[in-house]
Amino acid sequence: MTPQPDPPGSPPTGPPGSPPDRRPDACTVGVDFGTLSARALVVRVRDGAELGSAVHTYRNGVIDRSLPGSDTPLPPDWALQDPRDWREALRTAVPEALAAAGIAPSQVIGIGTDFTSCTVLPTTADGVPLAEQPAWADRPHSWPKLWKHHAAQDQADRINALAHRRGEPWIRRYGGRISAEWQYAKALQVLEEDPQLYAACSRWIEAADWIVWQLTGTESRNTCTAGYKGIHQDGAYPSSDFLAGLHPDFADFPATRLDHPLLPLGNRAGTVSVEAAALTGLRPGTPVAVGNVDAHVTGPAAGAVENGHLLAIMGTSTCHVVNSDELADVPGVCGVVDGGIVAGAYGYEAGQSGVGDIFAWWLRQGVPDDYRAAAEAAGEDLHEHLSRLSAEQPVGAHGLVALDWMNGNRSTLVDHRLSGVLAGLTLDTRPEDVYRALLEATAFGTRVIVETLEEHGVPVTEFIAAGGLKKNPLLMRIYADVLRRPVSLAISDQGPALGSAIHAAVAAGAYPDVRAAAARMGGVERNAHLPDPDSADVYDELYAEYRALHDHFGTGGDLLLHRLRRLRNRARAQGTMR
Ligand SMILES: Nc1ncnc2c1ncn2[C@@H]1O[C@H](COP(=O)(O)OP(=O)(O)O)[C@@H](O)[C@H]1O
Ligand SMILES: O=C(CO)[C@@H](O)[C@@H](O)COP(=O)(O)O
Repeated sequence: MTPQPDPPGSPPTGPPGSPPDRRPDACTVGVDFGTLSARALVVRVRDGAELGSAVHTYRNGVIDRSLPGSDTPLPPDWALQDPRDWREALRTAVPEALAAAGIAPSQVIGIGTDFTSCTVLPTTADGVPLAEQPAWADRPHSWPKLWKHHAAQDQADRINALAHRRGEPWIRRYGGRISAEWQYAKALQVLEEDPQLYAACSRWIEAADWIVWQLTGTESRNTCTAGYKGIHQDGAYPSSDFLAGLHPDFADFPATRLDHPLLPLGNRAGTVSVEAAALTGLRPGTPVAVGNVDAHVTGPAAGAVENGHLLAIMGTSTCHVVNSDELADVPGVCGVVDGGIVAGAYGYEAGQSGVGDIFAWWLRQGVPDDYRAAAEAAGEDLHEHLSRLSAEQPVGAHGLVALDWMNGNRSTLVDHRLSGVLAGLTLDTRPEDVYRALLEATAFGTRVIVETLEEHGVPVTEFIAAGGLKKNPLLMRIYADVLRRPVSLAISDQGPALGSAIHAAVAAGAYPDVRAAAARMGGVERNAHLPDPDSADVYDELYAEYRALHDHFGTGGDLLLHRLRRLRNRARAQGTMR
């Protein structure tokens, strides 16, 4: 389809406060900024029909070896991104999605965005990324730190130790541990490793809010990232006394670099600026929703806004989000935030830092050429091929059990020095056996999270899967069996982008709130995969073995994985190549 020009006399897009646009063909645009790409989706507001989409793959992707244009290696566990990639996504994917949908910009009554999180960057007071300033661009700490930047574990450990020593009440809202992935650990790392750059940073901002700044021309901040990743609880950030205990120059970190009025999800952050209109093809004045996180934004798209409906957004990593009317202390959850997913409920988030990434690693490293050729001959991608080969074996037949910690453990151990373990290998073990054991390991990791939530007062009444992995029926069957409960599936294949479009509809005034918009625009296929009791019985046995390994390596039985990580980092730092 070709983009449609605005017809003469198209209704103007209203300023804040103007009456909602209720034309039957009104659409919103949702843009989901993922780990490797961003996707724009055009959605009809009255019924959630997905009319067109476009994907922009980031040129620099995940920057974890060296800065673009440089040969100097980055230290271990770093992961950065390039803000130019994100802007480029607005420039290309939004107009391409409008063109694919065949609609005119005047039909677009709002735009919403979501981002990976905690993906965070230092900027000037005007929101210019320090990575884009010639004076700073060659300093690694000037670049946005991607959610999976795991090099701030030392800082996270010290934040946690001090919080417990001082009895800080907020630490309980983060399952007792702030993750190395979150805002404070990453900012403290910048301060300690590049104090000059830290001094030059006027704003420390989630990419979720920065992208909205690009659209509206003014800074805004959302309650979701501030709560989950920015330690904003009960109206306050951690005290300057506490922060001074970490580093004297950190005492004013929130006051100087974070503080800004916070807007709840579904609110309007502003409207598309003249510059952003030129970039995206949208009309100036189009309402823009406040920033949101890719996981939390998906709840309304997947019929997961009621208390107890746990939504697993399963892709590169998995986030688990669930609402409850109770405020409970749950060890090892990422956080609980009042209204963090939808207004009027406590939103809990937990997660696994590696899921699809682990399967992708095995496909890259563990699959020989004859398998690749067989997959090609069968017209399957390697995921489909190994899934089919391993689907028919009886549960447990591979004799393996694995720990899913190849990108650390986000919940419930909150430890990014942990790494993967694969037990039970023999000379008979085949690539599809390992693949299946890795699928199962991620299901066991999810079971730990679900059991921990339930044991600590957060009921889980339904398990709903969204994200790229829901299309793997073997994986979904394994989750149903391991969890011994039905797995429901989000109907949309574009959960986060649809969720952003739903928030845009609310921000534009087309619906009174996110729940009302979700009821019309989102959808779920209930009980799509049912557990098989016999398989579930064997999985109970395997899960017991997983728990034994988990506790041995994860809760202090044996610090082998930490020691190996230390040895690795020392060797890499010394450049020992004998
Ligand atoms: N059929 C499949 N089975 C299992 N994993 C898959 C399959 N297809 C893709 N993946 C994995 O899904 C991940 C991408 O998920 P997706 O939801 O598309 O991305 P993101 O999490 O970045 O939004 C990759 O890590 C890839 O290895
Ligand atoms: O942690 C969060 C959200 O809190 C995610 O953004 C992060 O795990 C990345 O998600 P993806 O795996 O890229 O979908």
